[in-house]
Parts: sequence; C-alpha cells; structure tokens
Amino acid sequence: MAMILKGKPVVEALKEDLRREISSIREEGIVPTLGIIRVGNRPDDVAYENSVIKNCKSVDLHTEVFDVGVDITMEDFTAVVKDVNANANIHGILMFRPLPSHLDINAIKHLIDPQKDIDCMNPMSLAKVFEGCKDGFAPCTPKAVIEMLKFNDIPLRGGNVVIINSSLVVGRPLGMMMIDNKATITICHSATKNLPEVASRADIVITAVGRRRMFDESYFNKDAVVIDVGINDDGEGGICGDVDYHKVQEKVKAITPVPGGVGTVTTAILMKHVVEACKLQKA
Ligand SMILES: Nc1nc2c(c(=O)[nH]1)N[C@@H](CN(C=O)c1ccc(C(=O)N[C@@H](CCC(=O)O)C(=O)O)cc1)CN2
Repeated sequence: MAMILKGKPVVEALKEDLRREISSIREEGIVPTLGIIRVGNRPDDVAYENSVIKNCKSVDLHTEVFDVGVDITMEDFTAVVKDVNANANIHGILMFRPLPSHLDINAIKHLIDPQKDIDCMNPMSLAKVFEGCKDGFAPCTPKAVIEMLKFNDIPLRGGNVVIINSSLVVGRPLGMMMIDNKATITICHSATKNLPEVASRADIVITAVGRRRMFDESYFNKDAVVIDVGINDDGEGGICGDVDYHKVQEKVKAITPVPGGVGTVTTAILMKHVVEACKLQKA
C-alpha cells in the first residue's frame, strides 16, 4: 500500500506559520493585502477567486478584488493594472489568466512589479528562478511540489526525477528547483520517446499533462514517488489527476491524490508569497 501524500497537513503547517507572521505584521499597523484583478465573470475565474478569498480569510490575509468588464479596452486595462501596481496598500497581485484575446498579455505582464509579482507573471520573476536568485517569486505550482516533497521528507539529493511537462509555468522552473536541490532531472514532452520506460526509471515522477488518468502502472517502478499536478474534469462532475490513481496507488511507494493533493498546497504558497512580498515592501 502506497503512502498517500495529502495536501492537508502541508497546508495546515503553512497556514500556521502564516497566521503567526500576519498577526505580527498587523501589530505594526500594516494590513498584508492580496490584490486580485479579474476581467469579466468567467466561472473558472470566479470559482478560483472564491477559493483564494476563503483561504486568505482563514489566515487573516486581506484581499481586494479589482474586477473590470470583459469589454475593457487595452488602454483602460493598462491604467487599472498600473494603478493596482502603484497602490502601496496592495502587496501582491494575482491576475486571472487567460485574458480576453484583445488584451495583450505580453505587454501587461511587464507592468507588474517583480516585488508584487506573487504569481510569477513578469518574465523578470521567471528569470530570477533560472538565475538561482532567491529574492523573486517563483511560480506557485512547482514550489508546491517541492514543499510537498520536503514536508514528507522525500530525499531529492542525487535522486532521479522525471518531470512530464516542459512549460515555463511548471516543468522548466520545477527542473531548476530540482537542480538547486541536487536532483538529476529529465524533462519530458510530447516528442519524448518511450515515456513509460523513461518514467519507470525514476525515483520521483511529476505528471502535469492535463490528460485525465493517462498514467497507469506501466509508467512507474514499485519504489517511485508519484506527484500528480494534473487537474482534469473527471467526466462525472468532479476532478481527477493525470494518474490513474486507483490502478497505481497499490504499485508505488508514495502518491498524491487529486483532489486533495498538490493543488491545495498551490494556494497556500500563493498566500506565503503575499506575506513575503509585504515583508519586502515594508523593509
Ligand atoms: N481561471 C483560472 N483558473 C485557475 C487559475 C487561473 O489563473 N485562472 N490558476 C490555477 C492555480 N492552480 C494551479 O495552477 C491551482 C490552484 C488551486 C487548486 C486547488 O485548490 N485544487 C483543489 C480543489 C480543486 C477543486 O475542487 O475545484 C484540489 O486539487 O484538491 C488547483 C490548482 C487554478 N485555476
């Protein structure tokens, strides 16, 4: 029977630290605040926003929502983002993506000050991850993966890690973080040959392809630690991961569930970033 690596204990530990830190910042008369920028009312944006706000409330982290109509012009939206960015009472900015196609994300992302860029939108933030510079904010999902592994005392040093995702949001920054932890990495993508063979040589496999239950037991060895980053519609009104959890859980050393795994830790990392941003800005 595999060890089930649940997100809840990791989230609770992170939240306990956050409550303490937020309370001490508030004693100085500063209210750590996350600014959320939303264009329109897409149901997935609103659902994620509600979940973020609920989580922030649970640690006494203030949120402020800046919602604009879906027909906002690029000029007006640029002004909104600049205003939020310049607002000294907002310490971190979360902007829902994708934006409507008439808003140029490649121009907008540069407007967010790296000191407030808690969701790693500005390429400067990503560059810091690749440079090994510790004062920027890395994307939350790869940080959640590392947090999950460390919390569960899973050794990274010298381990063979296969990452099945090569995006700038997950696979590549996660690869850099693994190298920082002295792991040996293989980053796989759609042209990788014989994926089951490559994955089944790994000590740790991270799946993030966005395909419902794609990975069965043929992808993993019996001592593998499987971290499932996929969030997919399960076809029955719920969500499921990229890994066929029921087939795999008996056959590996450890596995994360979906829901209740890495996804939950992602939001806790986002809140941690806001508090770090607040401390940076008040220094
Ligand atoms: N429209 C948008 N939706 C989402 C965004 C976004 O920017 N725009 N960001 C992601 C962040 N994320 C992964 O990258 C993520 C955050 C939180 C969770 C999560 O809490 N998952 C839970 C429960 C999910 C559920 O029941 O709906 C879990 O896995 O147990 C997942 C992913 C989110 N969406």
